[in-house]
Amino acid sequence: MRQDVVARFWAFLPCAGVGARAVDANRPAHVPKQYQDVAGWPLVLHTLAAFIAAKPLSGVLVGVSPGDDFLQRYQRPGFAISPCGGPSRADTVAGGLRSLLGDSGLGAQPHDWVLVHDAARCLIKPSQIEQLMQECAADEVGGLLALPLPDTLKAAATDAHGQSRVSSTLPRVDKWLAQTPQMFRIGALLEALERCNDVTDEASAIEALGLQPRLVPGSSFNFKVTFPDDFALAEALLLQRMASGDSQVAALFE
Ligand SMILES: Nc1ccn([C@@H]2O[C@H](COP(=O)(O)OP(=O)(O)OP(=O)(O)O)[C@@H](O)[C@H]2O)c(=O)n1
Ligand SMILES: C[C@](O)(CO)[C@H](O)COP(=O)(O)O
Repeated sequence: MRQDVVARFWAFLPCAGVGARAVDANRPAHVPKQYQDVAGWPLVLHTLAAFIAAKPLSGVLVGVSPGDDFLQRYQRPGFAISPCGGPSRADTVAGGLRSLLGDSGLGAQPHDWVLVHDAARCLIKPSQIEQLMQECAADEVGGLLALPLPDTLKAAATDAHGQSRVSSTLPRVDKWLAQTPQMFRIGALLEALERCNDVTDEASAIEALGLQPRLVPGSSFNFKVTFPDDFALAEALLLQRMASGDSQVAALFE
């Protein structure tokens, strides 16, 4: 791998999920969560705005499902779209990395860094993206934003009546909650995902190679919109940021 050449930084946002766990009676089930309105804008535009504002990213690629043209109307310099969505998040990410290196035309190289970030984590701030780049750029492996586990951790089993019951309490002292962005060399991450595709985040694929990604403390505000209640919390926080001028979304997409 050509690590002697100055590496650039790219972002890839997997945006091809259906958001099944976010559906309830108050929301249109046919609109994936990343396109639902949050604080006046489709959720993913808040995420994109933070990445477009982050320095020194060379470009942002968004991976959508084949045939999904939702984002076309928001095309701006600084981001490109790839129809690389696959059946799982790991498939979408692997397709996005191939696109970054090839048909996106962005000209990324295998030794460049990629920051993979869930489209559904719309509270990420440019400063947190920049902090991850600063802390991991000199690291041999790469790393991810994560949070030390704040609560007591229970393992569950289902009883004879179908109820969940505690089967044990696990030590939490060494446990962290993985967030995104997760930052690795593009070539190394693609190779890792091609070897090990049954993973729910990029770090797991890198770990399967025997490597130890760096854990960089993130923020509890950087949660993933997953369940119906998460929309209200994300909206309240984003409205507060927009009112205090701490959001780029309107300036970029109006
Ligand atoms: N095949 C998939 C599945 C997920 N994602 C993206 O990966 C991110 C994190 O995934 P998650 O929160 O699990 O999203 P969904 O898969 O849409 O949610 P659910 O599991 O509730 O359906 C989201 O931005 C989602 O759009 C993707 O690009 N391709
Ligand atoms: C990548 C991730 O957000 C880290 O916490 C998470 O693993 C995504 O999982 P999901 O199953 O796609 O929600």
